Amino acid sequence: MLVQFSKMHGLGNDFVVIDNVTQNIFLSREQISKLADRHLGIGFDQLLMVEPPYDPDVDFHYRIFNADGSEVEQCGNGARCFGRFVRMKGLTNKSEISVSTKKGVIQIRLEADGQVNVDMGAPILEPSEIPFRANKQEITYILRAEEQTFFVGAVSMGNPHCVMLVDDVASAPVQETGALLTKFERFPEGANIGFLQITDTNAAKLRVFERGVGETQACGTGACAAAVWGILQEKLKSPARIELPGGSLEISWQPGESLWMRGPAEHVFDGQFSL
Ligand SMILES: N[C@@H](CCC[C@H](N)C(=O)O)C(=O)O
Repeated sequence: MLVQFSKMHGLGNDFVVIDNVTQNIFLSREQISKLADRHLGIGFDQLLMVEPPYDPDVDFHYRIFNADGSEVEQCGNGARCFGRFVRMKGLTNKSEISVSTKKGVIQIRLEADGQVNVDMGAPILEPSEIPFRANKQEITYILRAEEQTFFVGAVSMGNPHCVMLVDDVASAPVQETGALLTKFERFPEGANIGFLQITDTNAAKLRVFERGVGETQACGTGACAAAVWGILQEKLKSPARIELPGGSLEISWQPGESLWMRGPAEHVFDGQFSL
């Protein structure tokens, strides 16, 4: 059987996108991780499955799988590529698209200048809902792991994020600390680990060690979580420009409201693989 796919990326965070509205594809965890292999497969950070809506109030359902084959709740760069994909493939002619994910509904707005703006919903700060083990909700938590102490924010954008401030993102120990904390026991479902350097009241640099992948060129939900934590600490103001290794995202958020993430989504090529 041949599976049709598109290769896309959002700021270098790359995806294989499969239309499961007109195809009927099931991939096991092992098949996904093989396809994600950059030497033996197609290579991607996440696999995105475009599915018909389960709910009449939304246009599509969206499933997201990390390179290790684990299914996740949310993906910011993926959401922008998802919006561009469904328009490009003629699955919709709308420019405002409502999509359910494993954790909630997002609204994708395709803008005339080619940028994609996504209403990612309100960030989740209640520890048990992130999920994060803590006695009470705080802006900054102290984590102790392998005799090291970290001062971190814990934020869910549907998926769990742990963010810490660094003086210089270029020399931050992203691999070592990312690998140490991504499966840290206080995040029972794991976490994406962000390293944030605030450079101005409206600007910051960020690198993210993603759960189930490792460091990526960009993490959309990571940028959202980092902006939220920076704003809560009154170190950043909305709209904030978050500069990732692959490029920048604009994040707009006021406490108590929905968060908007704006940035590009690129189509690279179409292809097919056999199952
Ligand atoms: N790259 C993504 C996030 C993908 C999921 C993440 N690795 C997780 O496990 O939660 C983004 O752009 O948000």
